[in-house]
Amino acid sequence: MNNHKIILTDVTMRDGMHAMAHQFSTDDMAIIAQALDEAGMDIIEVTHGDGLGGHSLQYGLAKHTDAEYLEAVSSKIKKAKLSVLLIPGIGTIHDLKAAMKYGIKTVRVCTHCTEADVSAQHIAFARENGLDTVGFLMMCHMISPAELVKQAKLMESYGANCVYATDSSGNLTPAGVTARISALREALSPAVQVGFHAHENLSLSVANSIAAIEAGAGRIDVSLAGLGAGAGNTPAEALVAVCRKLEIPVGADLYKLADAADKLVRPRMTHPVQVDGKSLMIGYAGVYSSFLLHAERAAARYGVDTRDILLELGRRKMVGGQEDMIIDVALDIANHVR
Ligand SMILES: C[C@H](O)CC(=O)C(=O)O
Ligand SMILES: [Mn+2]
Repeated sequence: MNNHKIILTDVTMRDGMHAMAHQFSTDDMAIIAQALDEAGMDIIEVTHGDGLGGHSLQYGLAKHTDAEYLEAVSSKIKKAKLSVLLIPGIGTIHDLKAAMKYGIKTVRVCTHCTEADVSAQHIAFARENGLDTVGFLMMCHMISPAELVKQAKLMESYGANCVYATDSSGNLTPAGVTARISALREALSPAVQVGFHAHENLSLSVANSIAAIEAGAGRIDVSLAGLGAGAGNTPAEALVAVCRKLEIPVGADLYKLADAADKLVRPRMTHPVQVDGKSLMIGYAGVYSSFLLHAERAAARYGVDTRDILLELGRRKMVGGQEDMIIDVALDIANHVR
């Protein structure tokens, strides 16, 4: 484990947007961003849940545009770095240039774990333009540590100064996290940081984040009250409390995070973000966490069980970007054609 301060990236207003069906208002974001900044959060990510350009029928319509969200939070952030997520193909370099007008300092270029090659231009552009440039390899439980290393090396070669193992479905156990993070830490240049993004679907987000830190991760994603897709992300306030117990250096203030989680985020939740029968199936079957609300809607529409849809999506190895397949699966189940 390194003794450097762990950099925390808050995703309440990005991954949390999935859980809110992308309906945070600009006022909600401004208030939460200010509280996070005052609590000493290192990096604050905003946008649609699927990143820049995510606002669409396929991924869900947001209440406001990316530009409106960025404008609302940028004046509230004094110390933290403002970050956006960009999935090449959903967002474009043009979208990134537009976001840069709002003073973003970090971009996380996000691909499925076997498709790092589609991030070459976006990562190179971000790095050339002086951004803290992070490669974000989603659904990393689907490939071995050695395969993940190959993809991470590609992102490093394009210019990423940090590469994340992203457990999008919350399917990994601590041993799986340790194997992936230590393989990345060993293979990447010491100048390139390793990060980890967890989901709570198997109730392991804090344990997995600690395993990642112990294996050499220097950046960890968190969210207030765990707000995020599926059963949510690593709760910021819980991770900071555990880090304090373990004497792992983190910058953020425990009371301020806990107050923001309790007073600002929980009251805004439209449903409890928790490990229940459905989100548990996501982790268990290895399904993309942001499929949860889409699957619930399809289940209600076609009169089938959400859990059956999720298990079938896992069996078919559907990944982010294949949201339209959720309807196909629901119809197949309804018509008994599985
Ligand atoms: C676009 C996704 O929501 C990115 C992410 O947070 C994940 O894969 O997990
Ligand atoms: Mn996520």
